[in-house]
Amino acid sequence: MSYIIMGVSGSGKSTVGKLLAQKLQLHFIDADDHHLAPSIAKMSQGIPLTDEDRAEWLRKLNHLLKQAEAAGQEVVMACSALKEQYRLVLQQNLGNELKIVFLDGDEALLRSRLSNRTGHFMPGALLASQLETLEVPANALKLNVIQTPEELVQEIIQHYPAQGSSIQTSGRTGLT
Ligand SMILES: Nc1ncnc2c1ncn2[C@@H]1O[C@H](COP(=O)(O)OP(=O)(O)O)[C@@H](O)[C@H]1O
Ligand SMILES: O=C(O)[C@H](O)[C@@H](O)[C@H](O)[C@H](O)COP(=O)(O)O
Repeated sequence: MSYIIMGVSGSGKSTVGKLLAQKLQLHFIDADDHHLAPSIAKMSQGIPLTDEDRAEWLRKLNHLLKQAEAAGQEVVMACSALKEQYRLVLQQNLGNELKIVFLDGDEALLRSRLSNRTGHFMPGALLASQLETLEVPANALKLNVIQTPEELVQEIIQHYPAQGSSIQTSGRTGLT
């Protein structure tokens, strides 16, 4: 039962996902690290991705989740997963249901967080298209990101008790 921390750009997926993984001693996967190079180039230029751009990326992420499940590992994955159809691809052929956490926030707050973030390829200009694309999940723990990362992680742990299949706290798992 792995965790998907989802939401638009700037909602805190990477920050909260990393902290959750650290607290639960689980491996952390940032879906951003698995985008195809042309997708990174597009987003860097302020061009939103299409369903087609995301298709192979989502299959790769599903593969990583299946690998982890087969190895008896839970992982924490930070992934935008904006549409229901994307979340279905992530869940495909997994025996256990993913624990989905939706990080929700006011547009002005997200915009200000993106404008303060440095060293990232994603421009704040794409926030509007991210919000337009977003399909709010029905089957998720929905949290407001006005809270601190620590508070958010506490709520996630309370809502979705861990299964206890912890692995190394840092470094690589061999998942490719
Ligand atoms: N709950 C929070 N409270 C305050 N700042 C946050 C919070 N979550 C994330 N941030 C900050 O907001 C920015 C965007 O967070 P990030 O984790 O990169 O979001 P995402 O991965 O969803 O794009 C970062 O600069 C991060 O430090
Ligand atoms: O599906 C997408 O359009 C992307 O995955 C996008 O949602 C994601 O936000 C970028 O990868 C930027 O990364 P950050 O979310 O870290 O800004």
